[in-house]
Amino acid sequence: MALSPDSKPFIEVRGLKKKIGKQEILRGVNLDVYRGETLVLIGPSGEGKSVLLKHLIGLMKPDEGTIKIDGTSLTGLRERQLAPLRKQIGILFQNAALFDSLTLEQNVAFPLHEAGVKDQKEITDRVHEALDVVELANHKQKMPVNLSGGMRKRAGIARAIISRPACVLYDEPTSGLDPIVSDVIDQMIMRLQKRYHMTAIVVTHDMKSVFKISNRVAMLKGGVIHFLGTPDELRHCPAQDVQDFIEGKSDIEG
Ligand SMILES: Nc1ncnc2c1ncn2[C@@H]1O[C@H](COP(=O)(O)OP(=O)(O)OP(=O)(O)O)[C@@H](O)[C@H]1O
Repeated sequence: MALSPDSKPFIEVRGLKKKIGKQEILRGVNLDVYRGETLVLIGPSGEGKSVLLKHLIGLMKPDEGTIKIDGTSLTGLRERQLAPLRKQIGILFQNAALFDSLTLEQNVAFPLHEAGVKDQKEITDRVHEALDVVELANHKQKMPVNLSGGMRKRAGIARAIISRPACVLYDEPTSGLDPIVSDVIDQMIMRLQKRYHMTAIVVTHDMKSVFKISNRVAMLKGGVIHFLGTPDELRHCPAQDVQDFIEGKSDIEG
């Protein structure tokens, strides 16, 4: 996907700093994400990838720095003012976060009820469309407990896209899944990009996914974006720590 150098970023993060307790997690993150691109966020465990995602939907507030979504700054917005911006961004949490007491269909419809959609036909049609995209339309009456790990992730994706957001944030969408099911999830992320020109940020440790789905890759390390570039630039990045990371080499001597 060609990025036009003069196109405005959909998400713009500048100088983002965040401390949790005494720990400085984010130390000045700068990042632009453009409409229609899939940006994969990698980096060592505990470096703040999930914390960064939470800032993008206003679930966490920066200590310093700014975040703009489609040109609107999140700084100082109240819960009510955040709602329309949140509608533009869907999120798939690490555990898919389904409600155990609701059927798959009811889980996927939930954001529409929250958004005040009343028209039952519209709800039914949109749930069907979202479940169709993730190939779960035949399972809509199932309870979450009766879904496999991969089906739960796909259900989470259906729920993340039901409000037709411009952008979806995926927090480790393939973790704990076998390689075949992981490939199905990757295909779905790519299908959403193609079909709806959806912008995506995908946090993953799965290097195969990184090279399959990304237009650009950002590596968060030391509280900053330590590497940013195309998958090809990542492959040829001269920094030893970046190469060690993608090859899964630890710096502990064996
Ligand atoms: N609500 C919280 N309260 C206290 N500490 C937190 C909270 N959320 C995150 N942290 C801490 O912030 C740091 C970054 O966590 P985060 O989950 O963002 O890392 P990550 O890069 O996504 O890791 P992983 O790849 O293992 O999922 C960790 O040290 C974590 O313990």
